[in-house]
Amino acid sequence: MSAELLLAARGLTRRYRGSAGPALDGVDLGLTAGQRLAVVGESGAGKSTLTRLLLGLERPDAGEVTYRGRPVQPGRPSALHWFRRAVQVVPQDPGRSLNPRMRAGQAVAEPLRCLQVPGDHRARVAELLLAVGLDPDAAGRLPHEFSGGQRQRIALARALAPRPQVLIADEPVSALDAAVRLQVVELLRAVSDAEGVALLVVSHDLGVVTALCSDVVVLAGGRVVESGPVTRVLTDPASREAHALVAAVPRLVLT
Ligand SMILES: Nc1ncnc2c1ncn2[C@@H]1O[C@H](COP(=O)(O)OP(=O)(O)OP(=O)(O)O)[C@@H](O)[C@H]1O
Repeated sequence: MSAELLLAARGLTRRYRGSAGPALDGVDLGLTAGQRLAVVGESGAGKSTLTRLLLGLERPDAGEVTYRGRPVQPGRPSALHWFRRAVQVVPQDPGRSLNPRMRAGQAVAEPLRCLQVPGDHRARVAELLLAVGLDPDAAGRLPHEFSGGQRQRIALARALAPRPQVLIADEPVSALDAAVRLQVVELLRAVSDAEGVALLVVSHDLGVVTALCSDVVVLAGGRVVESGPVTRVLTDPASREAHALVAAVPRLVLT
């Protein structure tokens, strides 16, 4: 039996005023339950535009995003509560995304409150802090009292709070020191396994892509130029663009 299709894009096209060509041009993409899919491409390929459209933060000029077949249309925030419960974001830089005056426990509880998730929020926060490897007393501390890697753990706990089925992570470890990148990648993989959460990961770092994802989509000039299993695309790329990305990382170790 094939896995259920969760998040899907059909013919996504986005043109910005004043730009010579479209930032995205007819992109099709599907993320199934529990799948870990990477989106790669050189700078300007359209990766961030694609994530904004997939998150319902921007309206496409053509095409549509659906979640379990239901259209995701930007509009009033409350009209998208159903979608925000199902699809959450892991930020690029938790140093910037976390409110400096909000204690970690409040930050993790905030999506539960805003999305009106029923249940004991205090207990859920304690459970989440434990799941991401933080001490229970972390709840009472402010963001500046944590290291960068610990802040990314808080951001991950916050994203996991409403029990989403999909996490979208745009460069989730690029703001971290090399030493903690691997730990956060391992944690993302572990929580995705443990909770059965699908991941859509945008990354320049093919090491991160290899460690985290099973499938990859290569974007170039706003189009999908190649897609397939990570092990195949990164060892035997069919497109010129994927070849160029792999050639730029001469000592990539594939596992
Ligand atoms: N708000 C905007 N207004 C105008 N042009 C934009 C806007 N956002 C993106 N673009 C343009 O759309 C194209 C795709 O940009 P996008 O940021 O999606 O690429 P990217 O692959 O995420 O790049 P990077 O890896 O550098 O973040 C680029 O040509 C960019 O200049």
